[in-house]
Amino acid sequence: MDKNKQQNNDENIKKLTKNKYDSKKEKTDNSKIFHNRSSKKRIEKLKKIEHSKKPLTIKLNEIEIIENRLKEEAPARGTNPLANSPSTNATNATSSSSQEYKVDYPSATIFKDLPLSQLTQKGLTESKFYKLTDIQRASLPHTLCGRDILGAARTGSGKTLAFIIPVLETLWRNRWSRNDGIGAIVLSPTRELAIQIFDVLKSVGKHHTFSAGLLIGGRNVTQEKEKVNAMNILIATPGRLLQHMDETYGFDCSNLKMLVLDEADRILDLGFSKSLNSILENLPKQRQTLLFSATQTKSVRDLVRLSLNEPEYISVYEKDIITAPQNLTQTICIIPLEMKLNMLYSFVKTHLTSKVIVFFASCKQIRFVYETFRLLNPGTSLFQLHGKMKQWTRLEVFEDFCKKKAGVLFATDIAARGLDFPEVEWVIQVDCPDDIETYIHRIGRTARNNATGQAITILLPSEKEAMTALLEKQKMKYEVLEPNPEKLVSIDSQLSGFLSEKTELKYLAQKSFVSYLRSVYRQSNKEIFNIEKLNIEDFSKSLGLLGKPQISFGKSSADKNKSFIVADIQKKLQDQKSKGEKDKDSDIDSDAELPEEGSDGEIVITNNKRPLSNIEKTFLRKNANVFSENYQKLRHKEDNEEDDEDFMTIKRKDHNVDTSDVPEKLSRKDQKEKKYLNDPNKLKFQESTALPTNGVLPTSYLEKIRSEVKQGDAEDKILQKERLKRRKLKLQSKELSQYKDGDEEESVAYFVPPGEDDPYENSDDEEENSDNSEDESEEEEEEEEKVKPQISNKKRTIEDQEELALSILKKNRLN
Ligand SMILES: Nc1ncnc2c1ncn2[C@@H]1O[C@H](COP(=O)(O)OP(=O)(O)OP(=O)(O)O)[C@@H](O)[C@H]1O
Repeated sequence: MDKNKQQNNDENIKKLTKNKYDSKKEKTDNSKIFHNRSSKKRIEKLKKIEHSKKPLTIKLNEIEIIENRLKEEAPARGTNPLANSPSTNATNATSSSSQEYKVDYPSATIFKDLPLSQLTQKGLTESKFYKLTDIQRASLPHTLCGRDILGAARTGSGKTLAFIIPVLETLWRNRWSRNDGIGAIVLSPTRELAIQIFDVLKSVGKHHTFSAGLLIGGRNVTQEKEKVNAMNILIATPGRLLQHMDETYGFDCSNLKMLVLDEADRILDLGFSKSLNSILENLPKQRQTLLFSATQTKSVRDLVRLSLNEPEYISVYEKDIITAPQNLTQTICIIPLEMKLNMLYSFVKTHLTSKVIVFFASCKQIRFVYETFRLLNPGTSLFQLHGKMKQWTRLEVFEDFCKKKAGVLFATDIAARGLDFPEVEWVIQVDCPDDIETYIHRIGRTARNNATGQAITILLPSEKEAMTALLEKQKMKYEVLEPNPEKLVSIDSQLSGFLSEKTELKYLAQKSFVSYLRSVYRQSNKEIFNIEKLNIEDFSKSLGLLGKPQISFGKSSADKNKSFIVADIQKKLQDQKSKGEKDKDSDIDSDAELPEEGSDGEIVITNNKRPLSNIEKTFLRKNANVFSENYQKLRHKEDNEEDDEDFMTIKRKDHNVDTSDVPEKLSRKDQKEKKYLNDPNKLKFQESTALPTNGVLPTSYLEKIRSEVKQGDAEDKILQKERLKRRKLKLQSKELSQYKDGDEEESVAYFVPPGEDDPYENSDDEEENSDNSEDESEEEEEEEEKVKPQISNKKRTIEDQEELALSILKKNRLN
């Protein structure tokens, strides 16, 4: 019967093709059939559709065969398929479909031996995935037959495919169509990781007909709301998914078949546990859940209890030991704090053709190092990636660095987990990782997927003992190096040169200094992180900062002794203040730290010279016109940004500066009044104007008044016109920015435009629509490319003061 159908179809196609070229009259008819898009291309498409209709029954058979295999060969519960040897489990003739494969699927080592749809197999082959990795071998046999799992594997071992394949297969076997709504949700801790998962899904699932959406913060939520209900698979960060659950009209997950929690430990670490609980409450209990977590903390175990049903525990680690990639060489470098930047610069200079990721403890350190290294121009591409960057910029950097063959990426731990940068040869940890998990995640950015890689971890002498003990506990193999500081390229003097020339850089250096100390102070493992053992003075100099800052802890500390120190220091400060007032104007560019207003700081940095107040500096600074305005904006922004972290601030020793001799700043209203009163051209009503005694005003006086009024009117008209013009422009630019914001990248993927190659739906109309939408989206993308820089520029100048400082630096670089 199928054969006949196929024959008819072929004949139809032949007829149509013939008609199109043979007769004018018939051509008109054809164009009706082809919705006015008759062309050779169209006919080819039709042929394709007819071809795809062919396997409809085959597909139904295919599902049946696969379901039989999944049932018959299912691995025993509680077993780890990794233990199976492929040869011993060769299928015998008893299996109903034994001719089509060589081994039972729990013993499969290549994708071809797994009971997967042809569509997935094709996607895998085209994406060049042939052999299963360990975590895939261990987990896929359980997940494919519908079991919940808790998966643990070392970083870079291929967890993404281990859950993307079951997602695609489950929906396919359920004959999922667009009308069935959301069938699977993958939750990821970070936006970058979500994007990466989305990419793998698009690549491996490209022959399926599901729609998939990326729901992550920093994108246009209104646009997402319009499309989210038409999605089958959602890749989301928890916050954004919950937002849709709360706000999107008609958002419905009641059909959900599968939930994946990737990097569950990280999701919890990032404070998403409440969101996660709310999400779980909104999902149907009858579903399959796959949970992947590199570490098995108590909160992960709680989550497992809450969300998994009879899970299989899949681990490809040695018991309780998290391992590093096999082909990774690990080196520990012991070096004093003040030599870190010299060491890093020396490394960069000697590895210009390598691809390197450098980890720092905080965003502010990265901003400083990135900017100063760019000025030093080492001869390789430099990148920065941290949480204080706009989402858009982060994505651009992520993509750019992925494409590079060589370059250095300065990153915080935002890049440590899950992100798959290809071909990274070196990982340098400039600041000691928080714990062993972070260490493993960071070094896991290199030597991925059996490639070779090198990791250098810089430790301070005070950090060495406790950190190496942790490494040994995890059976890490490493070498210890103690480089000779004399042999390193010194950049200290260049840095102080830059800082004296560029006030913005000095500001970044100060921020970098404080944020590093803050990061050390905040660590709970005091055996490794001991702020009192740091040579603060030399560290400050190594960043190019002059002067002799002192450091101590503040009032909010629980430690009474520390409070005592503060009291002591405050007394000293008072003394210094009275001394300092005598030589107030001596040196405005001394290394007295730029004052930070606000909370009771716990780090107090003092200077022998009396520093000047903010207002004083603003008036006395040589480059006041350049810096003061931007610095104020920057500070204002950062003060807001860091409300929660302001437990440590740089505070001037003479905090209560007497500003009586500083010109008072007039309020806006006062300024206006003053300007008005001093304007000779303005018409003023003077109450004291004496009237002539006879009550009649002289004509000359009246004329004078009239002409002044006329002139005033004309001026007012011009002013009013200008005001209106400005308002109009403002409105227009607001509208434009809204339009541009709404024009963000589409976070939707139709693997195959619905209807085109869909074995279940082959309506011509749908195909037509999908074609158009494809074209449109291409156009939109092009259009978007054009507006991208405008969007970011606008944001940088108006919203993002932080970027402003960097753009000033960039501008300075060009000059
Ligand atoms: N079966 C496979 N064959 C070849 N390459 C694979 C296979 N599975 C995954 N990979 C590749 O291995 C790399 C790491 O995969 P993936 O990002 O999924 O690892 P991961 O375990 O999720 O790592 P992380 O813990 O860092 O997130 C990727 O480049 C991926 O394309």
